Amino acid sequence: MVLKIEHLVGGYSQIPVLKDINFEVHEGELVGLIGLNGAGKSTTINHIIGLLTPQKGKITINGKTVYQDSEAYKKQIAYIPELPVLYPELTLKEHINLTIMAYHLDPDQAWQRANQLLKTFRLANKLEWFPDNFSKGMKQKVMIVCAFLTDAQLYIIDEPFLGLDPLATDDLLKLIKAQTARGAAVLMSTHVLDTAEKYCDRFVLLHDGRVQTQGNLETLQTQYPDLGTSLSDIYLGLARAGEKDD
Ligand SMILES: Nc1ncnc2c1ncn2[C@@H]1O[C@H](COP(=O)(O)OP(=O)(O)OP(=O)(O)O)[C@@H](O)[C@H]1O
Repeated sequence: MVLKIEHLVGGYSQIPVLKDINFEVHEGELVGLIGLNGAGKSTTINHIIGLLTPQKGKITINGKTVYQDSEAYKKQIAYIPELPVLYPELTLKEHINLTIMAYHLDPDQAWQRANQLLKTFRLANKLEWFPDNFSKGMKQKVMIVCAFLTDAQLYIIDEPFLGLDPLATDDLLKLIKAQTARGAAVLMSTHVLDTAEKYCDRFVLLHDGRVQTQGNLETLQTQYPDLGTSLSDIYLGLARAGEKDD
């Protein structure tokens, strides 16, 4: 198992946003993290990447917590945030070199991979440009190129589809598939439920800082036989029921 979250209570202040979160992402799996706005998806991700400290509970990647060896823990993760984080003073080429240095990659091999990725995402002629001036989707592609340069064990992708054109979305899904095929684990938060249904192996549905349910589509269909058969139907049924309870 790559990622294990046990009894996580956490958030930004003393009042927890996350209340006893438990789930796992195994080798070779793509798991969809699904939930309404404010459900706690990004907060969960911020805990996994070590930006937030749990108030209670434990997060391990391949059995290690961030507190045992912060650098080794973080090197196992490649993270694509919802909003691209770029350095205004660095060119695209410099962003790639920075990733190579941060992950201690072999520069020749990494540049070979980078050139393929740049071609796929139609950025090959923009190496000397400053990504800070790119369009929203192009900035996201820079984050994707840098993340997929690494040999991470765990990819965390926060809402990737909203800024990407259909071609780039398809290319990203192919990249994710290639990574799970080599045994990497992928956790992806998304609101695009038809794509999630088609590509994810399992789903973790968050509601109000708790795991409302989790499992593959078949498990969810069996658990909620009255809500419909698609992920979208089941999720909408649960979300509306959750709203009434609040
Ligand atoms: N930096 C922050 N400081 C304090 N509270 C925050 C902060 N970021 C998020 N929150 C709160 O944490 C809760 C969960 O937010 P989070 O961003 O994790 O939701 P989300 O599921 O990712 O939503 P979305 O689908 O809108 O991205 C919300 O109530 C939000 O107001």
